[in-house]
Amino acid sequence: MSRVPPKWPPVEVEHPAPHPDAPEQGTKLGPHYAHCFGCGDETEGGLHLQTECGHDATIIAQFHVTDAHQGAPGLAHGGLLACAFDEALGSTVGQLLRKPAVTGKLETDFLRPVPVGSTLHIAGKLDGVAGRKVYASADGRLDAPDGPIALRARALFVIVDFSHFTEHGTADPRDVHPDRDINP
Ligand SMILES: CCCCC/C=C\C/C=C\C/C=C\C/C=C\CCCC(=O)SCCNC(=O)CCNC(=O)[C@H](O)C(C)(C)COP(=O)(O)OP(=O)(O)OC[C@H]1O[C@@H](n2cnc3c(N)ncnc32)[C@H](O)[C@@H]1OP(=O)(O)O
Repeated sequence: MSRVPPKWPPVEVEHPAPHPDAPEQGTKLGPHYAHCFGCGDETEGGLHLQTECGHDATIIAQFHVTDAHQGAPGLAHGGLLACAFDEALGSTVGQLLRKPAVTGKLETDFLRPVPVGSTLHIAGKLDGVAGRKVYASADGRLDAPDGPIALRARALFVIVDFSHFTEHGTADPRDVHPDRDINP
């Protein structure tokens, strides 16, 4: 099987300049929603991703793999690893562009097994914008920011109105305000 990835981004894109209000390098980013499975601090068994702003318009996320995240004995579940990338890439898009967006497509290459007890260092970046479509990608390295790459992911996010979360979910319209730092 060829591992040559298809053209990325798949369409002509504009260079995505970070929003002037995007957080500065080194800023620690708390959960965007306390009950988010990816980053929330009120989700028992969640991924509890810790994110911060990296250099050169990147978002850095750390995912510590515990027994709760196993697929095979002692190894992380692939779907949860994909979830960690969804979260890290969603944060990359939301934090750098300061617009609410949802995942339209997520592709993940699993290159190495990820053992329980390891920490995945995920670095997400914006690759291009075409209208409401935002393309982003990330590498996940084992146990150090310069460790071996265990996963790679590419995603399409689609910018949505805040009403997406009130009409389709249970977000309270009173909490959904453009001045608030939320992506429910
Ligand atoms: C101060 C302001 C602050 C603002 C907020 C700021 C910050 C927030 C901060 C941080 C956020 C932090 C973290 C976020 C963390 C995690 C993120 C997790 C995200 C998720 O986990 S979220 C759940 C899973 N996600 C869904 O639940 C989506 C379900 N889905 C839909 O809701 C619709 O499907 C939707 C909306 C995607 C599109 O629907 P729609 O009707 O609006 O638009 P449409 O269909 O026209 O698509 C528009 C263009 O995208 C192309 N397109 C769409 N999908 C495609 C695909 N799969 N492949 C190829 N192209 C695709 C079309 O082809 C078209 O392209 P074109 O424009 O070229 O025609």
